[in-house]
Amino acid sequence: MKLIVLDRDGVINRDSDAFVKSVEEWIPIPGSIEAIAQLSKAGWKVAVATNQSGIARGLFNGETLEAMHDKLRQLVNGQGGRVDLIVHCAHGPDDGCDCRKPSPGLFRQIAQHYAMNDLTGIPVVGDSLRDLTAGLALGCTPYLVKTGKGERTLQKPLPEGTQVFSDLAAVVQHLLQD
Ligand SMILES: O=P(O)(O)OC[C@@H](O)[C@H]1O[C@@H](OP(=O)(O)O)[C@@H](O)[C@@H](O)[C@@H]1O
Ligand SMILES: [Mg+2]
Ligand SMILES: [Zn+2]
Repeated sequence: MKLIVLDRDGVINRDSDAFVKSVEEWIPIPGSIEAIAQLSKAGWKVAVATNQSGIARGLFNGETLEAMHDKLRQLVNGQGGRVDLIVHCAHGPDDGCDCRKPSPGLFRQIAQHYAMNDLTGIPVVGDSLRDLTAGLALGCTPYLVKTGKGERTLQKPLPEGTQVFSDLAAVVQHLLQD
């Protein structure tokens, strides 16, 4: 199955060290909406897996998060594409859940949604090490982008086989060239 798993903040939209707390603060990274639409028009299923500890921290609520995701879906639909699935972890760092990346829970949810035992060979695109670690636990192929926290992540040792691209649009261009 042509399936890809995207991190959200710092890959699809601008990230902020102060968290992305509202629809107004949710601003697409140039080229990302078009890249997602291009993938889905080429027959790919696009899933998003995102940590949203801002909910546990009381910075925003589930309704606001859903409004951000409606904005994402509408923008992609407007380009003729579709975001197929969005899963998120609303917990905080001390909640001990299994879905906060780098834990694999969100990726297990994605595999289950598509009736797959694992995600072997499925690209995971992130700006943080934890995005790649979580995906690798289910067999994903790791891609790091330099947007968001990507430049900082590049300063650390990367999982073997990680491919680095400037942004999501460059990853998509690479994936669609084959
Ligand atoms: O990149 P994804 O997973 O889509 O979302 C990351 C966000 O939930 C936030 O995650 C926080 O990490 P902590 O939750 O405080 O460790 C911080 O890194 C924030 O800057 C960032 O906006
Ligand atoms: Mg991120
Ligand atoms: Zn969680």
